[in-house]
This record gives sequence, C-alpha cells and structure tokens, in this order.
Amino acid sequence: MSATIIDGRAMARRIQAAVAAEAAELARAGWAPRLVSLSVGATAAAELYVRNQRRQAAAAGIGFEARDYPATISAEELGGVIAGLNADPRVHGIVIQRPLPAAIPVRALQRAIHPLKDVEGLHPASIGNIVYDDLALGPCTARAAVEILRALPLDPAGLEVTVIGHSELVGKPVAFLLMGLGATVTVCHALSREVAAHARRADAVFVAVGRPGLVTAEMLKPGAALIDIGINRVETPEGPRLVGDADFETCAEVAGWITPVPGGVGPVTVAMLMQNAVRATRMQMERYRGAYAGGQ
Ligand SMILES: NC(=O)C1=CN([C@@H]2O[C@H](COP(=O)(O)OP(=O)(O)OC[C@H]3O[C@@H](n4cnc5c(N)ncnc54)[C@H](OP(=O)(O)O)[C@@H]3O)[C@@H](O)[C@H]2O)C=CC1
Ligand SMILES: Nc1nc(=O)c2c([nH]1)NC[C@@H]1CN(c3ccc(C(=O)N[C@@H](CCC(=O)O)C(=O)O)cc3)C=[N+]21
Repeated sequence: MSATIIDGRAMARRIQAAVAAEAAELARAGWAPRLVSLSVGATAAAELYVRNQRRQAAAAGIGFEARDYPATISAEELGGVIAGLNADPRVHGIVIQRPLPAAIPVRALQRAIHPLKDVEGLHPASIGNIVYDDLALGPCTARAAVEILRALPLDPAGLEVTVIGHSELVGKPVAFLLMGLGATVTVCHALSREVAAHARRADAVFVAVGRPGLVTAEMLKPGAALIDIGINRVETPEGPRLVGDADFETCAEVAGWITPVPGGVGPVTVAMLMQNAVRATRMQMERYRGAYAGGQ
C-alpha cells in the first residue's frame, strides 16, 4: 500500500483566497489588517516561519512587520514593546516567535498581549477557551493539523487518535481540538512507555516532538493517517534539508495518508495565522468602531 500525500500548500492557497477577500473588505472599511512579529536573539527555529508569514501576508494583502530584538533585551522592555503594540490601533495582531531566550518568561509575555490581538491563540484566555470548544482565535498549528484531518474521508467522531508530543504550543491544543470533534485521544510524551504500541492502535497519528525519524513504519496501523507536525532542519551530504518527525519514505508505504515536510502542516499553519489576523481585525473593528478616528 502507498499513502496519499496530502498537499498542504494547496490547502493553504484555498484558505488564503478567502482571507485575501476578507482583508480587502476590511481595508475598504478603513481597517487594513496588520501583524507585528517579535523575534528575540538568534531564532533559527522561527526564521522559516517568519519568512513564510511575510510571504503569505503579502499575498493576502495583510500588513506585516518583523521586528528583531537582541537576546540581551529584558522582559520588562519587551513588556513595554507589547504594551505599545496593544495600544496602537494600527496593529491588529502580535506574534511572539518561540523559543525565547531562557531568561525571558514566555507565558508572562503571551499573557501581556491583548486577547483580541492574540492571533496565535496562545493567551491563557484563548487556551482556556479551547476547553469550551470556543475557537474565536484558535492556536494556529493545532488548528492546521486538525483541519488537515478533517479534510480526509475519516469521521473524527469515535476515531482512535494518538498524539505524540504534548507541548503548550502544539500537542496539548491538538489533543483538545480532537476531543472537541469526538475522537478518542491518547497523548504520549517524553515519559510515555510503549509509544509504538499506542501509535499502532490509532486510526490517525499526530506527531510534534522535534525529532527526525521518531515515527517509523512499524509504529503505524496500515492505512492510518499520519499528520507530521515536526519541522526540523538536518544536514545531509547534499546540504541542509527540512524533514518532519516521521521517517517519510517508510511511513508512506504503510500509512493511508501522510503529510510531507516541507509542504504539509507548515503552510497551513501560516494560512491559519492569516485567517486569525483578519478575524482579530474584525473583532477589533466591531469592538472599537467609533472609538478611534477610522481605526487607522
Ligand atoms: N508545523 C508547524 O507549523 C509547527 C511545527 N513545529 C515543530 O513541531 C515540533 C515540536 O514543536 P514543539 O511542540 O514546539 O516542541 P517542544 O520541544 O516544546 O515539545 C516537544 C514535545 O515532545 C515530547 N517528547 C520529547 N521526546 C519524546 C519522545 N521520545 N516521545 C514522545 N514525546 C516526546 C516532549 O515531552 P515532555 O514535555 O514530556 O518533555 C514535548 O511535549 C518541532 O519540530 C517544531 O519545529 C512547531 C510549531 C509549529
Ligand atoms: N510562537 C510560535 N509559534 C509557532 O507556530 C512557531 C514558533 N513560535 N517558532 C518556530 C516554530 C516553527 N514553525 C513553523 C511554521 C511553519 C513553517 C513553514 O511554513 N514551513 C514550510 C517551509 C517551506 C520552505 O522551505 O520555505 C513548509 O513546511 O512547507 C515552518 C516553521 C512555527 N513555529
């Protein structure tokens, strides 16, 4: 058997077309959506993400400004930057690229972002809303991965799903979204025993660990869906290459559907961020229309 390879770029383009139309409509109303990205120190892990945000924002007609701060910036100074962006009516979304230097408390900063400008859906209020299945601004990566599953001819209700990795950014939100769809969810992490056995039982496996080759063909039920969220840069004799957390070649022999890296969850994540940007702008327009002169 050979898996169907899921085309994340095509899915991202479809989402983006709707986002572009909405961004144009908001711009006509005087509320052109605009995002600001904050990177601190050397952020190799986020460079590709920022590059694709810039590219997709340009394509969707969303303003995008990437700011880089030195690793020596203090948490207080960054808090001041965020307070300024919260108060600026021309800014509708703020993205804090992870990871941050160890000395900077990422949760406190995430909490400092105004919830209506929390386009990544990572504010404690947004994270809490996941439990209520209220996804006004849902977390982008998790939504992307789950939207990909929803596009497959599998009924998520009662589906056996194993999630490998339980980070705040990815694994935990994925598990909650899947529970919201009625799936039976098993979550594995660094302390889990028998990850392979849990994976092999599943109709769909989601993996977000950051370890190339973690999921192998022996860990999959034949015909299962494999949603590979990992994005890792590895050195090969032919130069640097981007790979996921699964051993793609062997897994594709056994899985029914598989997401490639690049071209799988990554582009859909960025499209979700753009979708959140227009949603956030609309919510701010509805809340503050009249409070500002225009909004711009
Ligand atoms: N496609 C996209 O848009 C995005 C992709 N990513 C990618 O996803 C991957 C994970 O990112 P992120 O969640 O931020 O990473 P983190 O490092 O924050 O989390 C990794 C998770 O994997 C768990 N883990 C570690 N080793 C194992 C193991 N052997 N078996 C099972 N679980 C294990 C950890 O468990 P514990 O906490 O117990 O140590 C932790 O929960 C990375 O490759 C990243 O680049 C990230 C964001 C967006
Ligand atoms: N606050 C925060 N949120 C994140 O979601 C977050 C983060 N910080 N830090 C870094 C990781 C990594 N990440 C990527 C998302 C998309 C691509 C992406 O678009 N990848 C393309 C790459 C295509 C190309 O090669 O140019 C693809 O997979 O096809 C890459 C990486 C988000 N992360």
